[in-house]
Amino acid sequence: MDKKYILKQLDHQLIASCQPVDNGPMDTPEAITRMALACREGGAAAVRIQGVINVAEVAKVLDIPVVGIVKRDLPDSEVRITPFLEDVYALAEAGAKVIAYDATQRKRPVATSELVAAIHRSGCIAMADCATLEDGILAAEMGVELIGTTMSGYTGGPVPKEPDYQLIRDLAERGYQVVAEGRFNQPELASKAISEGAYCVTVGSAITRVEHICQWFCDAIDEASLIVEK
Ligand SMILES: CC(=O)N[C@H](C=O)[C@@H](O)[C@H](O)[C@H](O)COP(=O)(O)O
Repeated sequence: MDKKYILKQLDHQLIASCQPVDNGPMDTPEAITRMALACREGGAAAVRIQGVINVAEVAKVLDIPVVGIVKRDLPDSEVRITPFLEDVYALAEAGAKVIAYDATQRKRPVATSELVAAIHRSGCIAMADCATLEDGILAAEMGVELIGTTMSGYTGGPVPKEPDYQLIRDLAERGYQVVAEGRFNQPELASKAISEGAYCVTVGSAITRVEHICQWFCDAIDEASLIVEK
């Protein structure tokens, strides 16, 4: 599969992020593989998978591209998504076609330019998980093919409820292939992302984090109960 073909496959499509709640009941390679297969059945054009073992398991059985990441908790950096060159090489070896990395300009162990070069050397497409327009511009200047809004709202302060449509618009205006990602918890929010210029949309929690979805319903019911009981 060449890069152009893979990028074309993502054009105005859904990427399903299959990242269960850490250490929860669904956090096994088998459950993640089944989620990925189910998402494919539902029409997802690609899946986003965390962890080298999970990527290898999913890539073995799935005929759509895998966006691979490795998440790490580092002692001296807030950067979590694919911080090391070894992560890039291991993801490529495991079968990821796209490799996403944290593209924020925070203190980090390896420069983003080195990560991008390693992703491209491995024959993969790079995806920059950005928080700001500046992150996106920097990544695009490095030749990164997919510019994601993934980190918007997650680099300090309270996490907003809504997705960041302004960032989608700002990035799309520059002609970038924008992956709208982060808090697209309803189909209408995802379709608005496309209307605002996104190339494709990644949805995670609302599709594959059962605990979160369940909690949303429980909270809504609790709220209604308080009103009814008044
Ligand atoms: C900020 C960060 O670390 N985001 C992570 C990136 O892989 C995941 O935890 C998110 O689930 C993913 O981006 C999809 O977003 P949402 O689950 O909101 O649909």
